[in-house]
Amino acid sequence: MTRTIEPHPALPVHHGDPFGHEVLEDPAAFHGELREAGPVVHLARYDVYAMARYAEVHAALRDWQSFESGAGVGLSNFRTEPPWRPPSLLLESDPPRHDAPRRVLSGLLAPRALRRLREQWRSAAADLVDDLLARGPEFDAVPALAEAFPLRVFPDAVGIPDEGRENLLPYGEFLFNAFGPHNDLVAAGAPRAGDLAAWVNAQCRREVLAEGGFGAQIWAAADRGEITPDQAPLVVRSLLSAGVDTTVHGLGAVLHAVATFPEQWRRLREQPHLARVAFDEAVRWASPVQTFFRTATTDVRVGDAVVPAGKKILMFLASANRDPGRWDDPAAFDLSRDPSGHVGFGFGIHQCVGQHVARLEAESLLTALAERVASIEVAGPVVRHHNNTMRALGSLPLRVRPA
Ligand code: HEM
Ligand SMILES: CCOc1cccc(C(=O)O)c1
Repeated sequence: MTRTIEPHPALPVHHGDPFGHEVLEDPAAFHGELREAGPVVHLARYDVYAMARYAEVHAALRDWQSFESGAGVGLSNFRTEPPWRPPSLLLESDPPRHDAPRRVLSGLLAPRALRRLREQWRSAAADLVDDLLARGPEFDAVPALAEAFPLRVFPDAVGIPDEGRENLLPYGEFLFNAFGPHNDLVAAGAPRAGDLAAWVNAQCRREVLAEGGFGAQIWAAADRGEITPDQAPLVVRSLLSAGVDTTVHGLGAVLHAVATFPEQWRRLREQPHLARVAFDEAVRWASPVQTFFRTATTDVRVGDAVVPAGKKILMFLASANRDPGRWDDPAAFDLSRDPSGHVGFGFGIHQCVGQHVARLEAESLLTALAERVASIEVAGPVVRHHNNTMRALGSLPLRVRPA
């Protein structure tokens, strides 16, 4: 007998669409309405439960037993709808299945494991910035830097062949749209999804992965019995799925931030060691990954309301990162702030396993720019690019004055 659970009477209801273009263009007002409405709000349009305050988002991220990932971290519930691709062994798994793949990637992507890449990535960033500045002081930073730098260093670090790398961005674009509802954004990407997924899967095979890359190291972990040979290609797929579009939009965010707050760029040039803080503050300020879902494993009490078992919870990471109950002057990009505790990389057992890769990419690019550029300013309209999950820029025209 199926129980028809009506939303709890203590639960406020919102009828807006977090995946509609109005909110995707500028989500701040919608986030404010959700934070003010209560600790959890029923989004009637999708029959899901929204958390937009820092305290509840942080608590839900910690409590993986009540708020599981194994039914998918998008709107679709894997228990009732077949996933469009085999579920991730990290993102879309809970312990114990999550444990070994996570342990393998944590080791490969730890700061000490990335030291071997520092010099190479620093020099790649310097070359990219030198070539760009040689062409003049005005450019669109999205293709010229935010997209160009990750694509210059990360596919090589994974060890995939050169052929077809142009598929990485559109694959990620579709993947992050697919965490949302089947709206126009998903429909636009659907025709190519099968081919893009097939290309990505082919890059995860042992025989195509270059020796010494992250991909080959994952297969070596399978040889050591740390994961099974069946799991190895899926763990490689996690890198190709999560490791490109995220850093593109993370770099776009930090470049947008320093151009919008020029006094922070001056501070970064005076104190280059602030490059890492600048990136984390930009991840808090912009939240390149805006939202993720969880699924209630029981009737879960939140405040004086109850989220029924089996229902999806939409965690607004971006709203938590700008919650005035947690952050002073949250809309300011401020390098004197300590951004630690932000949930832009998530929190708890699923906290971003690639965060150190992202930080190294950002530190490499920001250091190269800080050494060569005295000032950065926005030189034209900043155009947003809408995606169901990511905060992204379509165009960021900048003008720089060389140091
Ligand atoms: C600015 C860049 C990035 C941002 C904002 C970001 C954000 C996130 C967030 C919010 C989560 C948590 C998901 C959840 O709780 O359901 C996550 C998990 C993950 N990220 Fe990142 N990420 C970034 C870069 C990367 C990179 C470069 C890689 C790979 C090298 C990566 C690989 C992953 C993987 C595999 C997971 C799943 C971890 C698990 O479930 O145990 N991410 N990321
Ligand atoms: C950035 C959040 O982490 C992700 C995103 C998309 C796919 C995966 C995966 O593990 O396949 C992980």
